[in-house]
Amino acid sequence: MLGRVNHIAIAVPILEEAAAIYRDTLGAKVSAPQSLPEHGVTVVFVELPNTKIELLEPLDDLSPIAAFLQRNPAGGIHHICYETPDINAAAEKLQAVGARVLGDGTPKIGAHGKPVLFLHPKDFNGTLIELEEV
Ligand SMILES: CC[C@H](C(=O)O)C(=O)SCCNC(=O)CCNC(=O)[C@H](O)C(C)(C)COP(=O)(O)OP(=O)(O)OC[C@H]1O[C@@H](n2cnc3c(N)ncnc32)[C@H](O)[C@@H]1OP(=O)(O)O
Ligand SMILES: [Co+2]
Repeated sequence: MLGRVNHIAIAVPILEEAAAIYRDTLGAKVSAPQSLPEHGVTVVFVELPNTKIELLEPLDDLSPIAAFLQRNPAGGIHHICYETPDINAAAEKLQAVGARVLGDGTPKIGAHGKPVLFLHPKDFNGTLIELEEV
């Protein structure tokens, strides 16, 4: 079911400040911001040799990451995204063993234009997991 780590996401209060740390202090290549209204966030990707860091800022108070940032005002690691070859088969298999697929259980299109799903953190050692079909 699981392929490569596609990205590790960090929720941040101010995206431009966080992007500048990775670009200027850490010398990394950082993409331009992408607003994703259907996901309630604006994101940038930090390109690394073996994976990416996704920096996430809430679009508004209704964002799914708003409560996370209220709990963690300075920001923090938000989710891990694993690649999977067949996201619907993965969802079916996970639901069959009682794992919670968030939302209505059908994949949405993520920041890379690929289908994504999220799995409840309480079912995976307190870690929010995103699956991206690649
Ligand atoms: C898809 C576009 C882009 C991409 O990569 O392509 C993205 O990644 S967009 C990312 C933003 N979208 C999402 O995160 C969608 C999925 N997330 C959610 O639906 C919510 O964030 C949810 C349900 C995971 C958490 O909702 P909320 O923060 O409102 O809190 P709850 O009270 O419902 O939380 C229940 C329980 O889980 C703990 N929690 C919450 N978030 C996380 C987290 N990121 N990591 C670990 N644990 C988390 C929270 O503390 C609660 O625990 P409790 O012990 O009951 O207090
Ligand atoms: Co993500």
